[in-house]
Amino acid sequence: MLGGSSSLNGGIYVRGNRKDYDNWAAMGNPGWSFDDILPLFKRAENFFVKDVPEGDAPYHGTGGYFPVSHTYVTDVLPAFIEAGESLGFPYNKDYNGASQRGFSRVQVAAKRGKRYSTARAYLKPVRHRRNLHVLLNTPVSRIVIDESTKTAKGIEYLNEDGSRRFVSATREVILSAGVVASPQILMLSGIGPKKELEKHGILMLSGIGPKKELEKHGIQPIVDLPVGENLQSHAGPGGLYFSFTQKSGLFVPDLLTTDFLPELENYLKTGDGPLSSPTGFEGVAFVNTSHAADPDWPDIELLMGALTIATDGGNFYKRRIGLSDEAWETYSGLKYRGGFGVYPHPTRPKSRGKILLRSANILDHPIIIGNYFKDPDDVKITIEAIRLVLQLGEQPAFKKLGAQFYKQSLPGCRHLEQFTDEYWECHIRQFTYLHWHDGGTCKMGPPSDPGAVVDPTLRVYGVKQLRVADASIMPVMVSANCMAACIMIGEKASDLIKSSQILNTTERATAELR
Ligand SMILES: Cc1cc2nc3c(=O)[nH]c(=O)nc-3n(C[C@H](O)[C@H](O)[C@H](O)COP(=O)(O)OP(=O)(O)OC[C@H]3O[C@@H](n4cnc5c(N)ncnc54)[C@H](O)[C@@H]3O)c2cc1C
Repeated sequence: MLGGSSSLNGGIYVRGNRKDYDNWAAMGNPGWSFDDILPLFKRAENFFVKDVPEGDAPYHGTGGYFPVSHTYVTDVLPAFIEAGESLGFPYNKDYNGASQRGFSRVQVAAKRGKRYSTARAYLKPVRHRRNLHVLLNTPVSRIVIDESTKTAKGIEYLNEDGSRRFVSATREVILSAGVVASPQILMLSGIGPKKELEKHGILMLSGIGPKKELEKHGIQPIVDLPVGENLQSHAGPGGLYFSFTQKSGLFVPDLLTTDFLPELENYLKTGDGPLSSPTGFEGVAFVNTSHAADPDWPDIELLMGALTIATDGGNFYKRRIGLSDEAWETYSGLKYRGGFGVYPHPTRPKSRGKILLRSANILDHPIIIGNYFKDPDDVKITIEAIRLVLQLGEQPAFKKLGAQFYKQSLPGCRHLEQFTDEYWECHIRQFTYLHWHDGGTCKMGPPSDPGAVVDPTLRVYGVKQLRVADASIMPVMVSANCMAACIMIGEKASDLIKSSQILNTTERATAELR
């Protein structure tokens, strides 16, 4: 899909914490500290949010391709912020400004209520350039690498008729297929953990072959790198819902009848109203649990949606998150009722998963081993976050709306006493809500880092003319929904590519003069 996940995601724009990037730099990645990358965030951004405090203004840009604005919110947002305040958390008008901490209204990748993907923001304005060619529905099957020089020569792709075609690269190949497919493509090109490649009989240059064939030719993978390791994901519990006694929040049933028509007209005229809402997500909070080591680097994020899983009667949301009929039935008491949900997750989970090849065929989806909540610390932090969510719902601001926590136990946890730590651990594992924020599978790091796949200029170790630029390079996940960081990584990659071209041209010119 053009624009990748940014074309179908929730559109919530969060850059992350300054310390995320300072940590990347401290891990041996010069050029990636917050002070280094802030100009890139500013360059990318066209910031339309009006009421940011003066102190936050220097953190924003207005000349970039990517619009960021506030969209429609309901009466649930002020209650969320007030409830946070009554528990002692600050109201933060701009979590993308000087400080990330506190309770906030979400900023959205949108302009006048119309969502923006990276394709709309970056590709559309330059689509007529003669040096830009985009092939749709065209999977890249591998990067073609010259065996003797270990240089990326181009890519091979599958044509619509199933034939394989080759495109040569004059300068470099840039791989941006995301956290799952970038490692898959690298592995299929002979770059990855030796064992994994041998298992699938992946040959170096001639493409794909059985293990016997590999052994017969005594062929080793081109480069033995920990590709696909270090998978990190924002996982937390779903199912923390509160019902309202009155009609509050994003009341989806109204949008399913002809009452919807005035809203449609309003949206078309003003870009405002419920149709501009990023799937009901209105509030976000970055807060510390008792396990947080640094008060300025929150260890949990709470996302607040002004509807429940069943407000839409099970028509959309249930399918979107792939809930079984049995689990969904647990929430049938919330069908067509107003309410809200809070989704907590650890910002920098310690658990690590991996991506493995299913086969040597690009069309076979790779295996994702999530290992969510494998590290007990992730469970502890999440349980504390759940208790905070329950406290939030008890605050006067929510009680005024008649908020009631929906107490049904999940089918797989009914043998446990409700709301004990054991119960919540079971709930987390039964109803794991993935936020689709993943990173880390082509880790960036210095040469001394045995887990690194790319260097701090995003070049793949051991191969010339090949870089990776997407969420997979994050050495540690950002404490944020990842789209903004991915856009910044794209901006950084463009600077790195341009500066190396300038360097090459200067070197060539100097050589010619000699
Ligand atoms: C449902 C959902 C909701 C989300 N909500 C939010 C949110 O609200 N806010 C936020 O900040 N983040 C959100 N995210 C996360 C965010 O969108 C991603 O982290 C980010 O877009 C990742 O960018 P990327 O460039 O690494 O990869 P992707 O966006 O995944 O792009 C990879 C691209 O590579 C293409 N590709 C893959 N394999 C091949 C191949 N073999 N050949 C050719 N092309 C290939 C894909 O089609 C895709 O276009 C969400 C993600 C999802 C899926």
